[in-house]
Amino acid sequence: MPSDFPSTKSVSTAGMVLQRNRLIQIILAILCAVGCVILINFVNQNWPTVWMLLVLSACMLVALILARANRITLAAMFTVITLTIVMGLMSFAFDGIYDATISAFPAILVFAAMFATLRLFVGLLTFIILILSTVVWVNITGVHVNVVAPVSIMSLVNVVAILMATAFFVWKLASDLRIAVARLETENERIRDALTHIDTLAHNDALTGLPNRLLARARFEQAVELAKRGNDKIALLYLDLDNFKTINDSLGHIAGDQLLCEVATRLKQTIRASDTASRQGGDEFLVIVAGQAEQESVATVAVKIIDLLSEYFSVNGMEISVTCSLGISMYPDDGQDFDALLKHADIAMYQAKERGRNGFQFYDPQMNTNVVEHLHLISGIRTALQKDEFKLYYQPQFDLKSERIIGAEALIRWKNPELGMIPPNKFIPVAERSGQIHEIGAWVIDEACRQAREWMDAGLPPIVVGVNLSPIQFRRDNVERDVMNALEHYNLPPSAIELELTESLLIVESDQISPLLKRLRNLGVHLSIDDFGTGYSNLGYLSRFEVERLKIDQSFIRRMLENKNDEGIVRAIIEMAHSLGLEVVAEGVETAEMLVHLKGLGCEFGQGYLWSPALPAAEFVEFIRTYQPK
Ligand SMILES: Nc1nc2c(ncn2[C@@H]2O[C@@H]3COP(=O)(O)O[C@H]4[C@@H](O)[C@H](n5cnc6c(=O)[nH]c(N)nc65)O[C@@H]4COP(=O)(O)O[C@H]3[C@H]2O)c(=O)[nH]1
Repeated sequence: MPSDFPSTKSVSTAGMVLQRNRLIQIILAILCAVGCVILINFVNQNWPTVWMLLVLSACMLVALILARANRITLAAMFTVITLTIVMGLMSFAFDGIYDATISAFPAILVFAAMFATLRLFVGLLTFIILILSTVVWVNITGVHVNVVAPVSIMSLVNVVAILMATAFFVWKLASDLRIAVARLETENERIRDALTHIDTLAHNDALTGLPNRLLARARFEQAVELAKRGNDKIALLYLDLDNFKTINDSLGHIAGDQLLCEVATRLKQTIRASDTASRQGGDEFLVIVAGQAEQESVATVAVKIIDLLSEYFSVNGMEISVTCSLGISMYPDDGQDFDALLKHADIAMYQAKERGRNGFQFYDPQMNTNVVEHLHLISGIRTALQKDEFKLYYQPQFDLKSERIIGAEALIRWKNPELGMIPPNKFIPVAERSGQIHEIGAWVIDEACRQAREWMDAGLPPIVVGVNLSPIQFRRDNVERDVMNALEHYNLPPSAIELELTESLLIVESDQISPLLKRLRNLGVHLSIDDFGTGYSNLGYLSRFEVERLKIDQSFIRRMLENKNDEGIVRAIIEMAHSLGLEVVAEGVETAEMLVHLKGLGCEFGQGYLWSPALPAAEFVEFIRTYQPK
């Protein structure tokens, strides 16, 4: 590329430099041509022409100085005007409209078109026409008659000089145009490439190169148009890697990225050309199966994906295995638009995860209801603690022989202003999953201790308050601290409370739990196992923990009189507990027959509607005060 065309960085500056250079070149070419003509005319002693051309040369020198001083417009105007005047004068003075100088006018106009404004160009054209008209008019009227000189070498020199200057100028102009066109084409190509690149970035995931959510949506919408014509179905498969976070955290982000790219490659291999595999972000992918996607064929695709991803990946020279969970929603059955279907596939995916991961799950409208309810409960629980909506009710516990009150089980109650009374069986599992059970659990321990202290201070007969603990609470090290804090805060003897544990806690997490329970027991806190019989029913583990009591689940007690098996279970539990030195509490004692039977089996304690349901603290006090053993 010639140096006249600097880079595109500053187009206006580059254009000005080019114009200036061209102007200087053209003025120099005119000076050369005029110089040659002066020389020849000087030799031939053609003084009028010499003088006129000397004046023109002087003007051109002025124009050159102006151009060099970057006064481009002024220099250009000055050049065309002086050229026109001198050429006009020469044609007037010598051969009239047959003078060779006339042939310079078209070149002057081209020059003006290139450098001057439209006004100047039109003005110049008018001026040239006026000059020619004047020359013709003076000849017709006889004011001044030009005598055309016979053709000579001088005529040829003049014409050739004008022609040479014009040719140089036109050639330069044409090459400028050619270069400009070439530049434009290159620029166009660059812009086209840039647009393609922008389009790719906007529609594809930068890491894996898979279509992104935007393109997936567009592909889905195209598929819907086709599906509508053939009454076909479309499936959205929402895929989430089950253990990606662990891999990312342990092997680093580079390995994580590598794994995601490998997953993308395998997904592309699994699906048909008409289907779309896209990345939604993180470790989540979406596969759109279009064209007669029936449940069976979609399930086959899901199994294929799960199988293919479960094969080992080689990342950073290591063999890594991943599993994935897939949620599937179907158009049009599970939603009409992309967002609804995506949401439903996502819900189904979470369901697949809950069901044990490494599997797939089709969306079911019931899931949506569960999710909405679940979300309502989570946000409700958050505010319930702040707004003091939780209360503890107390269900009295009895010594079956004497029928005296020996304790009370604290049972949580939640009255939500919008949702009404929500049973603990409904919100405790939600709180366990959302982690809010830690705050609730701490509150229950504190409140039960506060109440026990109050009853002690009120002079009520000594009662042990049972507090239910969720196994999730033991996943953090807070339980011991919460119990100690509450006992200390209310100056309560540890023997005033009993912690009710679940069987699952003792089976699954025994390694960490055992020392903790030992410490609590050494402190003097009572420990019991709640809902006994519903879990693993392996009495072996009981000897390892320092529990004192078993609470037989009420489902066995309820059926005990009608069902021999349940009666057998209750009997066996009581006998085994006694042989291990444990006391037994029967839950859900509703009738006098049950009481008689349990006494006969040697059961020590009981609670149930036979005596009283769980009561608010004030009513519980009233109950104690008025209660008379039968
Ligand atoms: N049909 C019948 N039912 C009787 C009878 N006597 C008592 N019940 C009910 O049986 C449940 C006994 O509590 P659970 O087995 O510990 O079972 C509890 C316990 O697992 C959990 N829960 C309650 N409060 C708390 C708490 O503060 N923390 C934790 N983690 N869980 C709690 O919620 C479960 C249900 O509690 P509730 O709805 O209060 O239901 C209570 C009680 O009201 C009876 O004679 N017949």
